[in-house]
This record gives sequence, structure tokens and C-alpha cells, in this order.
Amino acid sequence: MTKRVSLTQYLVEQQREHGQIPAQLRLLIEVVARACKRIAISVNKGALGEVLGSAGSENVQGEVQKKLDIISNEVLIEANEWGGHLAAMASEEMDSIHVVPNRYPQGEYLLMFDPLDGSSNIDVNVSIGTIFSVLKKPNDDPNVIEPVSEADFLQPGHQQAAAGYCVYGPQTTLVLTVGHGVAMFTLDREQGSWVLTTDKVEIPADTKEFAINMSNMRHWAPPVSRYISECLAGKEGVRGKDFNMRWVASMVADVHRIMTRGGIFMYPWDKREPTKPGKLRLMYEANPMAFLIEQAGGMATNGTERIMDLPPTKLHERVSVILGSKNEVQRVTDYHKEAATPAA
Ligand SMILES: O=P(O)(O)OC[C@H]1O[C@](O)(COP(=O)(O)O)[C@@H](O)[C@@H]1O
Ligand SMILES: [Mg+2]
Ligand SMILES: [Mg+2]
Repeated sequence: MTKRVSLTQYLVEQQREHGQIPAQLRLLIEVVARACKRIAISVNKGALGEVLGSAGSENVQGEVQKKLDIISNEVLIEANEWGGHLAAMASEEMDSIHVVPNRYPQGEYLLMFDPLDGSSNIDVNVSIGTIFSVLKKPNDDPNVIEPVSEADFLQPGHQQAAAGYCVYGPQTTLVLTVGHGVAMFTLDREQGSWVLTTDKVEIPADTKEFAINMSNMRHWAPPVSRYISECLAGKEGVRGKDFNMRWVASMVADVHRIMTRGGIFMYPWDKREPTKPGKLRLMYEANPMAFLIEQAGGMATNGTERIMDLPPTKLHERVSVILGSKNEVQRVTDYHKEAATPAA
């Protein structure tokens, strides 16, 4: 029988043998993983646990909050605030940052999360998830006590110390990077433990599968229309191969499919609200997913630039997202560059 490796064992190995993560970060990830287990329990209760339906409130972005959005947000805050590894948290569901109260020990990390991703899928029993990202507080000199501010969070994605997501689907799976590859852990529901099920995830560079909300087609920019119409032309077109399409409408589930078998995911800028860079959030969705995708050998851009190099200007910033199999993301990015270059 092959030896089962738990999340704790994996993280301890990363810390001790490879010197890749400090103890504080290891403990912080374990707290987040425990919170995800609690969220999974609520998700699994469904109609029996009064967790379905709208909460009757709106978040800072004007989106209707579901009960599970609020429950998941509370679980993550409650689990993390007394852990002693954090200075503050920020969430898609909160207007501003949540500083760890000073009755609890203070840590040097900042945690950001989309507590419940794919909210429109909660009530219809389709896969949803939690996405998280960890940054280090810029001034972590223990001799200088400075209050945490929103500005501390505005670091580009390449400075993330860790990122991950948990997908609540037929299986509950935690996918994690601390900057040295990507590992997947499946929740053993009987034992209540995370078991390493895939190490060193690798996304194939080529794919025949794309994920985009096709109902927005008429609003897309020309490079996106060009790419998708070439995919749709199949074997007879310039690509010379048939493509398949998938759209779960939970970023976590769509990205998890790409992590597992490759593909390209796009939620690009479109003409509906030209001043809005995109629908997805840079800090809670795009940056952590870009970190995971790159760590698995894929690529993530906003059409022209690497997502993880974008300097954030505000907490709830939006961004255009193109990520997944390297050669396809490169192709869409090249189309954007060509479109921006005036013909000679
Ligand atoms: O319904 P649309 O426009 O296709 O949008 C789907 C996208 O919106 C999101 O649900 C946004 O996430 P939230 O549920 O956290 O707001 C993504 O997960 C998904 O990719
Ligand atoms: Mg989301
Ligand atoms: Mg959400």
C-alpha cells in the first residue's frame, strides 16, 4: 500500500527538508485548510442546513450576497484571527480590510480571499470554491509597530508567499502553491484529513478546450473574437483541429479542470462597461489563480501583461483574465499585441 501523506506532513517537509516555507506560513495554511473543511461541511448540508438562498444584502461591488458567501467569510475570519500568523485580512465580501484585533497575537502575513467563488452555483448544487492568497506585510520589522493599512495589501501578485483554492465538488480538493510547484490534497471525509493526491501538477502546453461565457460574444474585443472564431472553425480552419467548450461559471471549477487536463480560461474585458477592466477581482481571484497556473507551467495575462506583474491600485480592483495552457494563452496575448500595433 502506498504511504498516505497528509497536508501537515507535506508542509512540514516543505519547511524542514526543503527550507521553502517559514513555520508561521505553514501554520497559517493549516488554519485556512481547516476553515475550508468547515465551509465544506456547510456546503454539503445544502437545504438541510439553511445555507441556500440569498442573504438579502449586497457586497461592496453591488453583488447580491448569498447566505453561504457570508457564512464562508465568517468561518475564514473567525478561524484566522486568533491564529497568531496574520496582521490583517481582506475579502471580496468586506468593504475594507479586517485588522486582527490586538487582543489576539499579531503575525506578519496578510490574507486575502474570495470566501465563496461561483455563488450563482450554490443553489443549483454545482461545484463552488474558496480562493486565497497570502502576502507578507511590507514592514515586518518587529521593532517598528505600524498599523496595517489597505496600502500594505497593494502588492503585485509575484510577491505572493502562497496561494490556493478549495473546490467543493463531488470531491473536496485543496490545491496549493508556496512557490515551488503545485500540490493537490483530497479531503478524506471519513478521517477528516487532507491527503496528498497529486504532487507537481503540470498543465499541458497545448489544449483543445476553451472556457468563456459565449453569451458575451457580441461585446468582446477583436483579439478575443478572432481567437474564439478560429477555435470554432475547427479542423477546417487555421487551427486545423476541433475544439471543445466548457463553462461552469465557477472560476474555481473551471481552473481546476485546467489544472487537471489543460485548457484555456478567459473572462476578458468587454464593451459593456468599457472603463471596467474586467469582471474578476485581481486580489482575490486573478492573482492567486495566476500564481497556481504559472507554478504548474501555464501562463496568465490580462491580454497584454502578465497578471502577476500588475500593480494593484485598490483592494477590489478588477482585471481581464486569460489563463491556462501556455501556448494558447501566448496566442491570445499575441493577438492582443498585434491588434495594438498599427500596420506598417
Ligand atoms: O456568470 P458569469 O458572467 O459567466 O460569471 C462567472 C464568473 O463569475 C464568478 O462567479 C465570480 O465569482 P463570485 O461568485 O465569487 O462572485 C467566477 O467564479 C466565474 O468565472
Ligand atoms: Mg469569485
Ligand atoms: Mg465570491
